[in-house]
Amino acid sequence: MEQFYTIQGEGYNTGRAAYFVRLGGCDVGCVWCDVKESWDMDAHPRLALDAIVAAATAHTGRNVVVTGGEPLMHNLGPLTQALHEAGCQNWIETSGAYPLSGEWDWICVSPKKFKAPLPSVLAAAHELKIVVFNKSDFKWAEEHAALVGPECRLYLQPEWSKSAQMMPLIVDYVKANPRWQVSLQTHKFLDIP
Ligand SMILES: C[S@@+](CC[C@H](N)C(=O)[O-])C[C@H]1O[C@@H](n2cnc3c(N)ncnc32)[C@H](O)[C@@H]1O
Ligand SMILES: Nc1nc2[nH]cc(C(=O)O)c2c(=O)[nH]1
Ligand code: SF4
Ligand SMILES: [Mg+2]
Repeated sequence: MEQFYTIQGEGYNTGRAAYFVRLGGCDVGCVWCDVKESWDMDAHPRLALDAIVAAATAHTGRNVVVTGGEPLMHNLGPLTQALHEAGCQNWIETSGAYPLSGEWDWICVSPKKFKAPLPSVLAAAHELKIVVFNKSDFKWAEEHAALVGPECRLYLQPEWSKSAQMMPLIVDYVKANPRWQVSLQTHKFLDIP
């Protein structure tokens, strides 16, 4: 759907330069999704693998974030293999609703109530990033934290439009439950892609 070189705004790798490859197609249906224009897979042009890899490596940085849409609706083996051969570090942003494909150096799973994540994807996560839209999401966060591995980092990220209401609750929760960390969508504050 789009590609851009920017700063990873969210989660563990916040602040690091990364080339974003946003793939079209998602049927998870989050009511608050901030890229609804990505949902229709057929609404976006198909690019050749070589062209994506060439664009991703036309910068000094070598971190590539594959996102969407829901990137795991595609077989990501060939793309990630080619990115690795070109010397890239491959990071993914996924809801976990589809089976894992591809070669990954960092897996961020952000599970959704609208379509449950697969246990196999949760087990492979380096980072669990829960979007907090209302109070019930804390209990839901703990239910998913029980399904990730012991080394997985745990993040609570306010849903953008509910940030003013949810942020005080998130702060209290992280103070009481310090294995969780706050994640903010810093690129939106910075007004960068
Ligand atoms: C647009 S999604 C694309 C990747 C994948 N479909 C997913 O949901 O993880 C990228 C990240 O943005 C988060 N996100 C989407 N809309 C958001 C919103 N309104 N507020 C906060 N985070 C949001 C998602 O939870 C996910 O972690
Ligand atoms: N800067 C920046 N960081 C991000 N981290 C995850 C994003 C996404 O939409 O997947 C995203 C994004 O869209 N922009
Ligand atoms: S899974 Fe990701 S891309 Fe799909 S609707 Fe939810 S936030 Fe948007
Ligand atoms: Mg985004």
